[in-house]
Amino acid sequence: MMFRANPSVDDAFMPENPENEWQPSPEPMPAAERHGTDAVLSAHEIALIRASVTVVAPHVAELPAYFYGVLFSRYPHARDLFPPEMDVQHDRLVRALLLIVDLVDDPKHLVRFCSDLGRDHRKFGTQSAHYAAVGECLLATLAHFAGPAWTEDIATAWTRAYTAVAQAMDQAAAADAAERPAVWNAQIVHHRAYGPGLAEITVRTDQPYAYTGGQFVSMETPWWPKIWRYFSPANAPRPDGTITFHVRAVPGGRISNALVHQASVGDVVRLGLALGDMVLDPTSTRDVVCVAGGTGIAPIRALVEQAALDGVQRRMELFVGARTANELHGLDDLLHMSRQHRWLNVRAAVSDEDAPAGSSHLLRVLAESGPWRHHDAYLSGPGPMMTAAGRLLGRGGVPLERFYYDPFVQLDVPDPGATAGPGH
Ligand SMILES: NC(=O)C1=CN([C@@H]2O[C@H](COP(=O)(O)OP(=O)(O)OC[C@H]3O[C@@H](n4cnc5c(N)ncnc54)[C@H](O)[C@@H]3O)[C@@H](O)[C@H]2O)C=CC1
Repeated sequence: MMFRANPSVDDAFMPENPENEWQPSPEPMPAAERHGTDAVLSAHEIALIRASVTVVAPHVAELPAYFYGVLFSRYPHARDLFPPEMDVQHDRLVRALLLIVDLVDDPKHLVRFCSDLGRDHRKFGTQSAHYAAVGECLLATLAHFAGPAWTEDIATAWTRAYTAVAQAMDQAAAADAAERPAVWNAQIVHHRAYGPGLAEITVRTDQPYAYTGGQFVSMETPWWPKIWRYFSPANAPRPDGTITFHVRAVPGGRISNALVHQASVGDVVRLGLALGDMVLDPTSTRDVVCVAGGTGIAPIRALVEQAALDGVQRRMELFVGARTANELHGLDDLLHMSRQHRWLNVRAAVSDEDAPAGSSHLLRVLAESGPWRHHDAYLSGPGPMMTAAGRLLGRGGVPLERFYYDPFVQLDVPDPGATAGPGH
């Protein structure tokens, strides 16, 4: 999922990531209207929920351990659903709590978020009965830390909010289960290092795997069971069903290091369903500017392939950056495609080595090009790069609702009306 104008539902994924890997979505909980039913929270209930979060905020560091302590003591079997190491899980819970405060008055995005979250939770083995247990323990946790500030009205507001979320998740998961598996086994058919700590990994799934170029996929490895990370396919769906990923082994990153240094052809990973909205909007006819850095080139490359497959004729301007020329992985394919398709133009920049003639810093090239004010903008790469590119394009006149990016970064795009200058 990506964000557009609003702090979308996708904020619940990991916006900050200590491992610099993509991580699974957190537990649900925001308040939302149910699918066409009566569970809209009142303004008073929203205020109560937000006030209660303010009260528990000083205890935010202790909250996850308490919650899971309650959950595992009341429902010991729930422990089997989680990985042995609970550190990631702790982060997810806190983030989800903070998310509630942001999104509690945005039913449209919340329903969508909950539905995606419910579908995505199928890979954890989540069952309907688990939702009630989690809700009960969540409320017990909030009540514990709120102390005397916890009232019956607050408990009612949280119960209604949580019930709505759980129902939306559960309904979406049930509908999804009727259509496809919860997980796909995917055998590694190709594994190639293309730089220090970098690998291109191609898998083939045991059953057809539907996705659109630009989306991301959660992956579990045999070395770290129950820990899932997100990676983006670097290709649009292929006739032979193979999917290629670009992985950088980051310091302390368990999954990324296993994938780069341990995995080999024949190993089997598991994939959850594809998620994300960083796909070409079929209703838009605007030209497209894409900025990609490092392994973030993967979904952009897939997006371009998808456009070619679908016969999209919108002009696409790609700006691709990496530390070294070697790490501009996939650039050759993109350049090849740009020779085949008149609508595609690719510019590359290298930041950490003597740049080949014509190259320079990615964002300088972007700034010198344009204007971009009539384009849709797709960003993928390290957070600071995306933030800088977002600011640059925002100042150049691209409004926030025309930015497409995965939900791991918060963009801070300036108001184009206030700052747009001629030519940008
Ligand atoms: N592996 C995957 O499937 C995907 C990964 N990502 C994300 O992409 C990122 C890629 O990380 P790395 O490969 O380590 O990238 P990196 O750290 O090697 O950076 C790549 C390039 O981005 C540009 N850049 C970096 N910081 C910048 C800044 N502050 N201002 C302007 N330009 C800047 C530079 O050209 C740099 O060489 C990670 O955060 C990852 O989560 C995103 C989508 C898919």
